[in-house]
Formats: sequence, structure tokens, C-alpha cells
Amino acid sequence: MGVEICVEGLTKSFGHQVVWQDVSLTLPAGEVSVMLGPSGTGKSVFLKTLVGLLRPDRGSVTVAGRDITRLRERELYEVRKLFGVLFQDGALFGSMNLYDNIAFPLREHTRRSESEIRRVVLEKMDMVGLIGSEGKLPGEISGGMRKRAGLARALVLDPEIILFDEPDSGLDPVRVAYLNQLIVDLNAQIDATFLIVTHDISSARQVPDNIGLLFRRELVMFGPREELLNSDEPVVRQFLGGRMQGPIGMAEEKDAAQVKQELAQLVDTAPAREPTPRLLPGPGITRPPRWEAIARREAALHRKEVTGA
Ligand SMILES: Nc1ncnc2c1ncn2[C@@H]1O[C@H](COP(=O)(O)OP(=O)(O)OP(=O)(O)O)[C@@H](O)[C@H]1O
Repeated sequence: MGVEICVEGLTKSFGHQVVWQDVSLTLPAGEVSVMLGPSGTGKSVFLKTLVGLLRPDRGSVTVAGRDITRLRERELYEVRKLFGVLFQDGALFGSMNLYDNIAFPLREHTRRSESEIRRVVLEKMDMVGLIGSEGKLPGEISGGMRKRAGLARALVLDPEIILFDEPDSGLDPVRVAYLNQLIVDLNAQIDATFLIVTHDISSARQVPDNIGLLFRRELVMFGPREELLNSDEPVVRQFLGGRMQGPIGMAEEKDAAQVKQELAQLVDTAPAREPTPRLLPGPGITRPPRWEAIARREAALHRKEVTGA
């Protein structure tokens, strides 16, 4: 049912540029977490570090009891099989049709027969609604279909963890809604641990169990969805409200006096702090037992917010 990822004191820099430092968080097993943050705060670098594609300067990333920052390339290759990654553009091979793209990890990492591969590929293509498009080339299909094909490919090795790098970028709002439903349904069906990097606030409000925010080289917050949605932290309110007033500037952070003046004059137009309804799995999809525990946790947080207790 998915594995926990425990990140402790993680720091990454390129030369003199510190991307983020001292990041600690736990992605609970089987839950969906979202990572938010202004452009360039290192969300993609964070995903790549989790899967061992980038080495941090300091800190640990413990997956299934092993610190992947200390593994040799060959051991890392094994641990990476626990992960499915959906890159921004789907990262499909342009010269291969969708069937061969999706079959690729099975042919590369397993010794399964072609008939067994066919069964798995068609099952995953069915899950993401791509049956009938097996022979299409990536260049012949829409961006939304490419994302779904990338997702099917991320699923073929039955991963315990799936990392999504801006799955909704470049999609229209209706396709984003379908993709969000697909993510929630998949999480209920395969019960893997999901981490999604997104800029889409509406998705971040509805889809995850937990939300984190990176800003100024730090992890400002990471916790249950309700806690972040109800936070008074100025940078969180600014980000969720998508407004200019607050600590986040166009290119760099603003100075403290300017932020104070802006916030004093501000009428807070961020969406009201009503509990945002969670997107539920579609009809016929059985919810894993943890759903009840999460619903209880959210209800308790909401009661605390309303009563101030
Ligand atoms: N391989 C690399 N070498 C040097 N610098 C890099 C490398 N990869 C990323 N960076 C730098 O790290 C910083 C964070 O980049 P990253 O792509 O993770 O940001 P992001 O938060 O995902 O941005 P966006 O939301 O715009 O996609 C940027 O300044 C980027 O230029």
C-alpha cells in the first residue's frame, strides 16, 4: 500500500546557488501530497533528488528503510523500480508508438513474455482511457493524451510511489478536472504514495491529503491539506490567493517594509476559509481504509479552526 518517504535535513545547491536547505518532511504511505512554490524554488530539483537523479549536498531520503542518497548506482537502480515518474511533457520517445512507449519499462526492467507485457500495457492504457490509441505516435496526439500516456508508462511496473511533475501544465481546465479525477481514482485503486508538483491552486485544494510550500530556499510548511488551506502565514495566503501583495515578488523576494505596507493595505481576497470539498474517487471505486482516518483528521482540524480551540 505504498511506502513512506522520509526526508531529513535535505540541502541542494548548484555551485554557489543554494536551491533549498534543511528540508524535512514525511510523505505518508499511500497518501497524496502536493508541493507548491513560486517558479524557480526548486520543486523539480526536489522530485529529482527524491528519485536519486540528483545528489543532495546534505541530508537523507529514506525510502523503504534505505537512505537513497547513500546508495551506489546499481542499488539505486533497484530502488528506482519502486518509483513511477510522470515528467512534465510525458517524456515519451517520439519515434515509438504509444504501445511501445508504455511497454518500454517492462522490456527494459523485466523478463516478461510479450503476451504478459501486452496484458499489462493494455490494462494500464485502459486505466488512463487510451485504449484504441496504441498505434499513435506522441506527435499525433494532444498534450492531455501525452500526459495520460506518460502516466500509463509510469504505472506499468506497479510502483509504490508516483512523482508527478506539473501533470496539469498546458491543459485546459476541463482536462485538468479529468486528470485530477484520474489521479484520485488511481490513488484509491493502487494505493501508492503520490507526490504532485503543481501551480494549479484549485487542484492543490481538492486533490491531496497533504500540502507543502517551498519559498526562499526553505520548506515554509508541510502538513495536512486543511492546515495549509487555513494558514495565516502571509506567503501561504498570497500563494493560495494568487495575488501580488505579499512576500513573493516577480523576480526576487521583496523587502520587509514593502511587504508590511502592502499587507496593511490589503483586503484579503483569498478564497474564504470554508473547508474545500475533497475530490472523491468515482463511483464503484472502493476507498482504502485510510480515507476514514484522513476524513476524521480533517474534521478535527476544521472544528479547531471554527471554535479556535
Ligand atoms: N542541473 C542543474 N544545474 C544547475 N542549476 C539547475 C539545474 N537544475 C535546476 N537548476 C536551477 O535550480 C533552480 C530550481 O529549478 P527547478 O526547475 O527545480 O524550479 P521549479 O520550482 O520546478 O520551477 P518551475 O515552477 O518554474 O518549474 C533554478 O534556478 C534552476 O536554474
